[in-house]
Amino acid sequence: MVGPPQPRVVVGSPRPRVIVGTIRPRVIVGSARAREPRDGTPRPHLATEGPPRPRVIFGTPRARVIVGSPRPQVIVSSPWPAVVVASPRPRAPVGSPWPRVIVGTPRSRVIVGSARARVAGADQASAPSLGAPQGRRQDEHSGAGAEGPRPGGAAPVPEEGGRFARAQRFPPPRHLRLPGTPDRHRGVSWRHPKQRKEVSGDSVVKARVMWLHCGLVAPLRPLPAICRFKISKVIVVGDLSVGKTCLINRFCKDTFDKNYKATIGVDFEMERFEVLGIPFSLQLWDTAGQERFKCIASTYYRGAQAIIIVFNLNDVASLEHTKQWLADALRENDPSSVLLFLVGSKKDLSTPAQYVLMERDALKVAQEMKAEYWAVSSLTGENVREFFFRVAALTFEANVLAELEKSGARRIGDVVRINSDDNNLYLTANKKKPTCCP
Ligand SMILES: Nc1nc2c(ncn2[C@@H]2O[C@H](COP(=O)(O)OP(=O)(O)OP(=O)(O)O)[C@@H](O)[C@H]2O)c(=O)[nH]1
Repeated sequence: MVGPPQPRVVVGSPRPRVIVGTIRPRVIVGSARAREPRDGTPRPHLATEGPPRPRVIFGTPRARVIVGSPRPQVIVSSPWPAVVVASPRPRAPVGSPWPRVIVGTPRSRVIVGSARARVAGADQASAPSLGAPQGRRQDEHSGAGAEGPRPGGAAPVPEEGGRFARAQRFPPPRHLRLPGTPDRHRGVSWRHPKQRKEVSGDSVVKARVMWLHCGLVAPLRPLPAICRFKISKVIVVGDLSVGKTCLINRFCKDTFDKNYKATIGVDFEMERFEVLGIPFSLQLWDTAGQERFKCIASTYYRGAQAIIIVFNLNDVASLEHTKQWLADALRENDPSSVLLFLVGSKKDLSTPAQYVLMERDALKVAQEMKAEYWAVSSLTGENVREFFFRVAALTFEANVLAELEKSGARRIGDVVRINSDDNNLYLTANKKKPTCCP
């Protein structure tokens, strides 16, 4: 497919251009400029004429991500040996406060600009940090319109004492000036956790603005490690057509597609939460159930904090296969630290009697796996939100505990106060009495 670089060959008469033999051969067909030669000889037929072809094609492990459609697509494996990215290239962060990670290659890319966000326990409209429901903005890929007000978004209003409201979102101005910034911000000393040098005055305001654009809080003091933005990787595995993609789509997009479209390799969704005021994201990796894509999908198993094994409640074989899926996923992860969920899908299709029987078997399997069992229906939405909120809560907790273990600050008997601005989050059981008091 990829040969040594060769000189460009222009095939055919006047206009249609076929360029072959380069590292990334490009085929451009159907150009408006292609015309019949004047002498009436038929235009040479290009190999690409005929039925429409898939846009992105290849057979190498370097899956490409096409951005420009609402959902990034990874299209792998087609006989056509070219890679054509027909949509605009993903842009660098444009400064919107909705970070979104789009991954399709080992080199992940972060695109800021996604409009999706959720808050645990609240719908979008009532989410305190989101304002009105957000639509996909033009600036997400084009960068245009970045200065326009986000629908429903308010300008940043500092709270009393000069603190900005936590996780307040607003559109990024191109310049980092805040007209009419209250005087009390001037001279405030502030240092970002990653920033070594102290800044003050105008630069403080600018720095706050920048960090607010990133969806982060600009604190007066560095936030303790456990209060910083967190992210957890969750992989979803299971037999083909058990409903993994539908499950993720029901939760992330609140949609359901009754037509089966096989996942090729992996797909990826990101869902944002705010847990106890701390921004938290779930990376949901939807893997292909088809055997032929297993080798691609399994390369994405590593580093998962939770594994969701899905089976069809109406298909006993898919339940039996869950053990194999688990074994494969655990090969790439630490079994002692990963959270396991066994999810029976398509609950709407089983009768109560069938469900009782299946549930008994499923509970047995879940017990063997030490997994938490859930039964859901992506069609009706039953239990879907509850399930993912549970996943978010448990992964968040595991994340915080891991952070504490890492910092060495946690001791048995300590009480952890998470919803605090205090630097010292640990209420040590045997506190020293102040020496000044009797
Ligand atoms: N009735 C019903 N059908 C469902 C449900 N979930 C998924 N389906 C259907 O099952 C089929 C397969 O769903 P997918 O989500 O694409 O399956 P998948 O596990 O992602 O399949 P692969 O990508 O091949 O691994 C689709 O036709 C869905 O419409 C459900 O809860 N109820």
